[in-house]
Amino acid sequence: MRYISTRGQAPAMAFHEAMLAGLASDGGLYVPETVPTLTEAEIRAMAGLPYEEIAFRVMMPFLGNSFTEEEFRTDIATAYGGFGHDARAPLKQLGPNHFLLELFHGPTLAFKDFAMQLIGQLFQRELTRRGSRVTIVGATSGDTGSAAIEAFRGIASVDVFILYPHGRVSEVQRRQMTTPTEDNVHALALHGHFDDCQARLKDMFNDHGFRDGVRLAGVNSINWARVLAQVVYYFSAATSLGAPDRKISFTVPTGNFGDIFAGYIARRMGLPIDTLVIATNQNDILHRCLTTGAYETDAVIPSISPSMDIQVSSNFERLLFDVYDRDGAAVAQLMDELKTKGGFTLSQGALTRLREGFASGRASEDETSATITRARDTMNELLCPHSAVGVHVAEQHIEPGVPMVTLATAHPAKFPAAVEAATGVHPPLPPRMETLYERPERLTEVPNDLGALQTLIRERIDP
Ligand SMILES: Cc1ncc(COP(=O)(O)O)c(C=O)c1O
Ligand SMILES: N[C@@H](CCOP(=O)(O)O)C(=O)O
Repeated sequence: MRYISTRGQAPAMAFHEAMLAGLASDGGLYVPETVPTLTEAEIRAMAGLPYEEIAFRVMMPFLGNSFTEEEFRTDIATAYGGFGHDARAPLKQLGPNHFLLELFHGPTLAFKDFAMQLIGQLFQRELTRRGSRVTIVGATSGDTGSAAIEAFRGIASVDVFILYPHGRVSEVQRRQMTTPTEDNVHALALHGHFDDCQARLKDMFNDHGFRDGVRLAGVNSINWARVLAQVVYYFSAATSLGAPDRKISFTVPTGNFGDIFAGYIARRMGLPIDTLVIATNQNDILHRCLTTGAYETDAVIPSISPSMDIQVSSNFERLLFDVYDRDGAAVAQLMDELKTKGGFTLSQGALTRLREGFASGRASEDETSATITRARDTMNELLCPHSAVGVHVAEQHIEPGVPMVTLATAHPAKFPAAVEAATGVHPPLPPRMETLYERPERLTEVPNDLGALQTLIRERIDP
């Protein structure tokens, strides 16, 4: 099993190498050379199995010889052992044909824990084997950062630097990043928005001297291992609703396109997913792109679903690679236009292929709030604003006979202000996080400046 870059110029790599590399050296993203498939019988046999067993069966074919079966089983067990729900990703029925997939029972209360807890184990195993260390730099609009810090804090072979947009994450998200006391954790509040954080991170990867000098690694969903771990819950949800003997649709609150791309991979593996619905907030570049064929960046508008306040949706590049028949040069050209002109227009063929597998919708701020209120009043469900964006859009795409699963990507207690404003209910944090508001915070404000960031990182890892 080899991984190739979406821009066609970087060397192919094994799973563990692509995992440690993060971004490919040509600026592209790693994808599997071929996607392994599962038979109907193999998929059917997953129904009712423990989440960890499904995780093993779905992911192992992607690993090649990078880890043994025994090592991988051990790491899966450790990763999900600390989740606050036995099912790990339970399904709840919201309506006659509509289900909510709760992905917020991990340690930091968002879907990111599914991948981050696992790659924390895999990084540790691989770095111990090599006797080396890495500097992880991550960009976050709030949830990736807290999940990464939770997964890597205190690990001797790793320093973890998280860039988050100053003043644009919720207080719970910020405190999850700024209150850990371990010396290897560095929360950096960048003066800018999430796209700036992500752009500076990519700049660091594309500066090969810096990259090699600090042994840079990335745990954003530019890292293939992140996407892979998110494929699993599409299988667990779909098989519990009758797949492969019936089709299932999914609606995914979307920003960086990692989570929904995982659903796309599940479909390519053989899971009968009917429609994958991209749900955006008012930062709706993906919805506009599907509607018009033009991918055009705009100013990021702060919303009540801040983790989706994203314009440059990094994993979209992985899908472009496929809809452009895996032509790395074509993708490199589009990415160049994005950088120099702020956008590009899809060819008619690419747009047609895109629309074959995906639908899209957007929720305004008012629609998001109204959905939180209505879910509380009529479905007895407290939704976080991101999940509410999903539910609002899903309701417009439910078709008779095809169950719709909306991904609930975060716990309502991570966004108490929006939830309380819509429902009058203050969602409490789970007991293990009760002292979050009392713990001292540790953060460094940083400018949106590559050189300054690189200097700070070098000084911190080599004082
Ligand atoms: C709570 C929440 N929902 C949805 C998203 C969007 O997911 P993705 O970036 O994988 O599209 C994010 C951020 O990634 C998030 O933190
Ligand atoms: N919404 C994300 C943004 C980063 O996404 P990633 O999946 O690429 O890591 C966040 O919460 O940080």
